[in-house]
Amino acid sequence: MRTEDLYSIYLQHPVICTDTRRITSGCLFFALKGDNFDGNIFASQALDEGAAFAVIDDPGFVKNQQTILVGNVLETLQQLANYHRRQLNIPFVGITGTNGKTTTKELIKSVLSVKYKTYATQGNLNNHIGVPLTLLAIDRSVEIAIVEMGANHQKEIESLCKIAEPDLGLITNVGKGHLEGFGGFEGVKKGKGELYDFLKQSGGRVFLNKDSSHLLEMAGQRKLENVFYYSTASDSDLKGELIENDPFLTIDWISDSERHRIKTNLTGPYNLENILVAIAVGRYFNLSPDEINEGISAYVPGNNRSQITKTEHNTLICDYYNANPSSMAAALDNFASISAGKKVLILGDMFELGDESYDEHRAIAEKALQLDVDRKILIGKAFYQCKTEGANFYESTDEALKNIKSDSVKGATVLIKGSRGMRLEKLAEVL
Ligand SMILES: CC(=O)N[C@H]1[C@@H](OP(=O)(O)OP(=O)(O)OC[C@H]2O[C@@H](n3ccc(=O)[nH]c3=O)[C@H](O)[C@@H]2O)O[C@H](CO)[C@@H](O)[C@@H]1O[C@H](C)C(=O)N[C@@H](C)C(=O)N[C@H](CCC(=O)N[C@@H](CCC[C@@H](N)C(=O)O)C(=O)O)C(=O)O
Ligand SMILES: Nc1ncnc2c1ncn2[C@@H]1O[C@H](COP(=O)(O)OP(=O)(O)OP(=O)(O)O)[C@@H](O)[C@H]1O
Ligand SMILES: C[C@@H](N)C(=O)N[C@H](C)C(=O)O
Repeated sequence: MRTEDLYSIYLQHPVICTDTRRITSGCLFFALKGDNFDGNIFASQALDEGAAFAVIDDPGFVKNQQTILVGNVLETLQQLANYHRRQLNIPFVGITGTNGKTTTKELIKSVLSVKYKTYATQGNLNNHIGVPLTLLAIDRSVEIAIVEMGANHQKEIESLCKIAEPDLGLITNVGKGHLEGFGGFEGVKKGKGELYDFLKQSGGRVFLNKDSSHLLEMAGQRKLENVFYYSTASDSDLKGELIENDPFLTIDWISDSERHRIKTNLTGPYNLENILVAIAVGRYFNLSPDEINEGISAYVPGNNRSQITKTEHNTLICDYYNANPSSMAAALDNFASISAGKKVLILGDMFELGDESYDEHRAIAEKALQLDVDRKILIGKAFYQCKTEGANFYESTDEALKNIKSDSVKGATVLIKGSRGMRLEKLAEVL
């Protein structure tokens, strides 16, 4: 079926489902293949449960007129998403980077929503499936779209850019994340730089953090011209200053020689750059300083991304949505700087670091051991290989859980950070 014809069907049924566990009546079911299942086998069930059509790529599962047979379901989904994107005459903001994509995306959404009907990626549906689903969820009432693009290997951002075709974009930062798939830090710069390549070619605007020598170098290599600079230095289009971090950030921002102050719900100086670029995008779309401040103050982080939670016994900084050497180092610096009577540090392994895993875990363990905190707990097989005096090391989260249950933590500010797969939320439940 031609993309135009499938698009006519989509316009009648503009809700996409990829999972029979979440079918909605009248949706278009796309039968994707994954690590565990071949979606084709669910096509018939999807139709029985109310899907209007099922898009499949295995002729063995054709059922009736409601099954649409294509060559490759994933590619069809991506082509349909790009076709839809091209019908939408609105600005698309693309976001990638090692750390802070989701936070930045939510901050930009919060700012732009003060003035415009804004649609942004839900959660972090940011990959080869998530980006098409994001685009196909944008309806005609939307005035600005924000698309988060994630990657763990080369050419992924290039491919997502071809689907989403952003008009403006930013790389939050480049750091030591997903080193295994990218092939080291230089590989991260190359892979994330694919967004700059796209915007250079299309003439799109780049928002660039001038404090990052890596991003400046990447922009210089590509001779980017259409750039809005933000940073903590004066020679930028937008300057930011950190006023307080106790534990929430208060910042000043200076633009057009005017100074504005905002109290935020975010902790950690690393969030300054996330906030600044949201202000920069707000300025670009002509929001007033009051509108921008309203949007920034309204954003409260969730989903264990530097989320501050008070329990009966402790104050927790829940930061176990993900972890890599760059975000770990930033979290440790922040923990060192905040004032608290008693501090407990709990770190879990960082995943997807490949050959650099041992060295990176050792470097973070050494940094942690130097911190002036009351108790240090390092968890996971990789940290365990760095076992030394000065901290408690456990091979698994369950072993650490037993220890914390028998020797409880009370009256402390506790930083808990590690990769998603470490399931550190189990510890938060007993703290
Ligand atoms: C393909 C798919 O969508 N899978 C989702 C599914 O997984 P499950 O294990 O159940 O099965 P399969 O994948 O094998 O299933 C194939 C299809 O069959 C459907 N199905 C299955 C059972 C059933 O009873 N009925 C069915 O219809 C099934 O839905 C499939 O369509 O369910 C899981 C639980 O809900 C989902 O987690 C799984 O989703 C996968 C992981 C996915 O890619 N989802 C995207 C929409 C997405 O954007 N997910 C984001 C996470 C993105 C991410 O990790 N980003 C990285 C960077 C990108 C790296 C990239 N190279 C990559 O590999 O992804 C980052 O660091 O940010 C999210 O969920 O938050
Ligand atoms: N600018 C930053 N610099 C360093 N670390 C950051 C920055 N912003 C956020 N982080 C860290 O990264 C964690 C995850 O934040 P966020 O979800 O916004 O990142 P992400 O890039 O979207 O991650 P993912 O790709 O896994 O979705 C935060 O809880 C915090 O520890
Ligand atoms: C959760 C996923 N987006 C991610 O960032 N994974 C890394 C490896 C992590 O969990 O730290």
